[in-house]
Amino acid sequence: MVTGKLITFEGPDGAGKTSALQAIVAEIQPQLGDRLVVTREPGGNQISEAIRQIILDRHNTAMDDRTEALLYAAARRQHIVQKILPALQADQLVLCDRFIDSSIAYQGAGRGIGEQAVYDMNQFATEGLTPDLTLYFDVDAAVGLQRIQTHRQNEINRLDVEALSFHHRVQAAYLALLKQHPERIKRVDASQPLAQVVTQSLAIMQTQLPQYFTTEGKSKI
Ligand SMILES: Nc1ncnc2c1ncn2[C@@H]1O[C@H](COP(=O)(O)OP(=O)(O)OP(=O)(O)O)[C@@H](O)[C@H]1O
Ligand SMILES: Cc1cn([C@H]2C[C@H](O)[C@@H](COP(=O)(O)O)O2)c(=O)[nH]c1=O
Repeated sequence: MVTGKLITFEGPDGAGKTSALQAIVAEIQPQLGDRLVVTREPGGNQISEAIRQIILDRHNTAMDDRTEALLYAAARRQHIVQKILPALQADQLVLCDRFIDSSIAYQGAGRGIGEQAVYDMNQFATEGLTPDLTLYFDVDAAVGLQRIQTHRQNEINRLDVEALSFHHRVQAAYLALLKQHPERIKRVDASQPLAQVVTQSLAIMQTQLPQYFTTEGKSKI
């Protein structure tokens, strides 16, 4: 039986998801302890991290768009089976940096494969597993890329170097998902300073999953 909850962090490159996630974990880890699982996509286990290396390697310029979509889905499948599902079955709270919405936005819209086609293909990988809550870190694609250029030059990957038009298609697809799934996907204003982004994210988590938090935003467990 699945009793745990899955929260995913989504947004354009450089939106600040990883920075916010780290700060959120520092805030809630003391109370949640072993009940908190923090992970990322593509990755989260040895096989999926190996697939990540292949996908993000800037030398792999010959990679076909559908091959890329399939590799993300394969990494996701292994991640779900090996890490996410066992954690949810053990009643843990899973925080995941990116999930299926990234595939819909990047491969579906960015690459132009089609959002529905990528969603359908991912159903084979996820068997319908859907996040309980998704935080969408909303920042203009150009601002996100500028942050990466300025602060993270050594970690620029094969997707980061795509044209701005690619990243604008990704952003537009995310905004469409936000409209389509208002009950699941909640907007965080990621143009704010990081401390405010973290405060807003914690407030949303507290409202949407109150069972994990006291009224002060601290975890109950
Ligand atoms: N709110 C913010 N304001 C300004 N800069 C920020 C903010 N949040 C993060 N940054 C900086 O922007 C850069 C990208 O942040 P981060 O790696 O957290 O983004 P990300 O959304 O995880 O990106 P990616 O998806 O590409 O990995 C980092 O150098 C980080 O220090
Ligand atoms: C899960 C997933 C990710 N991507 C892209 C988004 C990013 O550009 C990279 C991952 O790098 P990060 O620094 O860990 O954010 O991969 C994608 O295109 N499709 C996906 O399903």
